[in-house]
Amino acid sequence: MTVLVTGGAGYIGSHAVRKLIHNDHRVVVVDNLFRGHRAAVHPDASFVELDLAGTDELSRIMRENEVTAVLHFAALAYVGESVTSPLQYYRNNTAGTLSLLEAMQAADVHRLIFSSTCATYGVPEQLPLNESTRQTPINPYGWSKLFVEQILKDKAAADAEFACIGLRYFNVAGCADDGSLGEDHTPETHLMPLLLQTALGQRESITVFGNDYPTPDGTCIRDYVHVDDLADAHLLALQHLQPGRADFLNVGIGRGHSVRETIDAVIRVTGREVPLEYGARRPGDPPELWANGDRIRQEFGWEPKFANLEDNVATAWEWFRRHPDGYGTATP
Ligand SMILES: NC(=O)c1ccc[n+]([C@@H]2O[C@H](COP(=O)([O-])OP(=O)(O)OC[C@H]3O[C@@H](n4cnc5c(N)ncnc54)[C@H](O)[C@@H]3O)[C@@H](O)[C@H]2O)c1
Ligand SMILES: O=c1ccn([C@@H]2O[C@H](COP(=O)(O)OP(=O)(O)O[C@H]3O[C@H](CO)[C@H](O)[C@H](O)[C@H]3O)[C@@H](O)[C@H]2O)c(=O)[nH]1
Repeated sequence: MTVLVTGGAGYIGSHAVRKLIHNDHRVVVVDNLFRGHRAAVHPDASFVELDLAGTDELSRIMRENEVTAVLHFAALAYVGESVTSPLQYYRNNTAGTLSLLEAMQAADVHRLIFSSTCATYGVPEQLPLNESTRQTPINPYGWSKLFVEQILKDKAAADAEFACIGLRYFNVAGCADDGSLGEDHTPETHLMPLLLQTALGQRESITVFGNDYPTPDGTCIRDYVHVDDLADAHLLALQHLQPGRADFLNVGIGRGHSVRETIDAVIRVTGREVPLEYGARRPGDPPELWANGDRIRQEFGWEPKFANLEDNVATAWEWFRRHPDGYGTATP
């Protein structure tokens, strides 16, 4: 298969590219490098620096490379930023995906795996979240992805050849198990990398956003899925596409950990101090999100290898320790 990977220079996309290459697929990465790194792209993949808005160029790349499927990771993905810059999120994530779909149509490419998110659920009515839990996002990031889900359903209803699976990731964490790839965002807003940078002494302390939530220790609860397990889910999804259908599946380990528990796991794995202070709640944060992941297990046979939070943290610690400046430098 020749797979076009949008956002393949980013955190999750680069891990998926590596898996695709290891499974003998040809890969073309398209990324505008706004938040990605050229150094994160596997050397055996082709790379084109391009924005999703370039419909005609995208279509030409698909035709020239005889692309058979698209993995679509490219998006802006910070909840807080989406609250302050909503138009940027709708333009990039929603309109950007429309452009990609038009390019696929023009190039006769019908197979798509889309990166959706548990942020489409908002504050859930029930836990764990299953795929039919009502989706009412509480921030523009979640809406920008939910609008795309609707577009994909409408496209599949209108086009008997179009085959799509949207994976609703929970919180993605960890780094490649061989230390070859990591997580390097500027700015960094995600809990796990911030904790590891604090353990390294690069940050003075971590601010816990709220300890007055209705959870056992008052801090938010999330479901941390390992990036390599998530990459496996994409390869399985490619094998389960069905023409005329757009299906949506949760990808999480099915267990929640509070921010406080996550900090403790980082302290245990690193053996370092992680000074913390409690701050205000962050706008757009639901108190508790964790998955019912039965469908992906039953339908794809997907099983996470990193169901234990400390094992997950250990892979990330390995990369952060060896790459204190991210993709900028490496120490042996
Ligand atoms: N990280 C998570 O916990 C998480 C959870 C749920 C869903 N997701 C989704 O997974 C996908 C990947 O997330 P990530 O954490 O790897 O983010 P990331 O920022 O590391 O990667 C996104 C990549 O897309 C590129 N990009 C963004 N907009 C683009 C555009 N218009 N044209 C071309 N390239 C563009 C960026 O340069 C970057 O390399 C996103 O769609 C995100 O919404 C992430
Ligand atoms: O400095 C920090 C950073 C985060 N947090 C807390 O840690 C938890 C995790 O926060 P992240 O920013 O790491 O991730 P989110 O929970 O905001 O994840 C959301 O954004 C992701 C993309 O960035 C995914 O789309 C995911 O599905 C969506 O729920 C949240 O409770 C947050 O309040 C802190 O307490 N302090």
